[in-house]
Amino acid sequence: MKTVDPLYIALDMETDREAIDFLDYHHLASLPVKVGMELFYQSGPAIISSLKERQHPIFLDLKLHDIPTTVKKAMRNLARLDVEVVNVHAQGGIEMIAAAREGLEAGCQGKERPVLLAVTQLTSTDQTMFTEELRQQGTVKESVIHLAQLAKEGGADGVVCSVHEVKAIKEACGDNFLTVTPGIRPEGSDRNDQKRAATPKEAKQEGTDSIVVGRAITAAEHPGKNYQQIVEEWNHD
Ligand SMILES: O=c1ccn([C@@H]2O[C@H](COP(=O)(O)O)[C@@H](O)[C@H]2O)c(=O)[nH]1
Repeated sequence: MKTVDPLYIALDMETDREAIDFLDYHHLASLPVKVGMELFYQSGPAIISSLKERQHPIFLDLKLHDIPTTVKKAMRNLARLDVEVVNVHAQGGIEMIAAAREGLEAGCQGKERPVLLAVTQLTSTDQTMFTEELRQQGTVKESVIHLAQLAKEGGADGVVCSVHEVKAIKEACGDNFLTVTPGIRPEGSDRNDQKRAATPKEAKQEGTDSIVVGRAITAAEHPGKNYQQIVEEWNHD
C-alpha cells in the first residue's frame, strides 16, 4: 500500500536559490516539500538533486495533462528523478492515467515507484466558476468524486482534492485511496486565490491523508513558528 507524508510545504518560489535559502534560513531541514511548475521550470532536475541531498522527501507537482503517449514518456523521465510523489490531471481520462502509471513503472528501474496522484478539480474552482464560466453540469463535489473514480480505475494511488470532498472520496474509492489536500488556511488567514479552503483542524476531522501548505508558511513572518502551529493543529485529536 502506498503512503504519503502528512504535510508538504509548497516551495512556490521562482528560483532554486530562493527555495534553498528559505529552507536553510528557517531551519526547515529534511521536511517533506512540494516542488511545483514555477520552481521546476526555472531549475529543472537540479532543484530535485539539491533537495534530495538535503534529505527532503519530494512531491513533484507538475500536473501532467496530454495525450497518453506523451504522458507515458514524460512520466518515464520523471520516474528517473526518484521523487516520492508525482501527479497528472484526472481530466486526461483513464487511458492517460494508466499511461502515466506505465511510464512510472518503466522509469523507476527497480527502485520504488513514486506515488501517482491525479488532480480532480483545482481548489481554486468554486461552484460559480464551475457552472457559469466552465459551463459544467452538476456540482463540483460530484465532479471530484467522478474524477477520483476515473483516477482509481486508471491505476492512480490517490487524488488531489479539497478537504471538503475527502469523506465522499473515501466512501467511493476506499480508505486506502489517498487524498492529498491543498487550500489549507489556518483560522482567520487570507484565502488568496483558494476557493475550497479549509483549516488544518478541518483537514484532520475530515480524515485526509496529507495536507499541502504554501503561503500560510512561506509568506508568514515567522515560517518556522507557523509550521509548528499547523503541525500541532493537524496532529490534535
Ligand atoms: O487543486 C490544487 C492543486 C494544487 N495546488 C497547489 O498547492 C499549493 C497551495 O499553495 P497555498 O499557498 O497554500 O495556497 C500550490 O503550490 C498549488 O499549486 C492547489 O493549491 N490546489
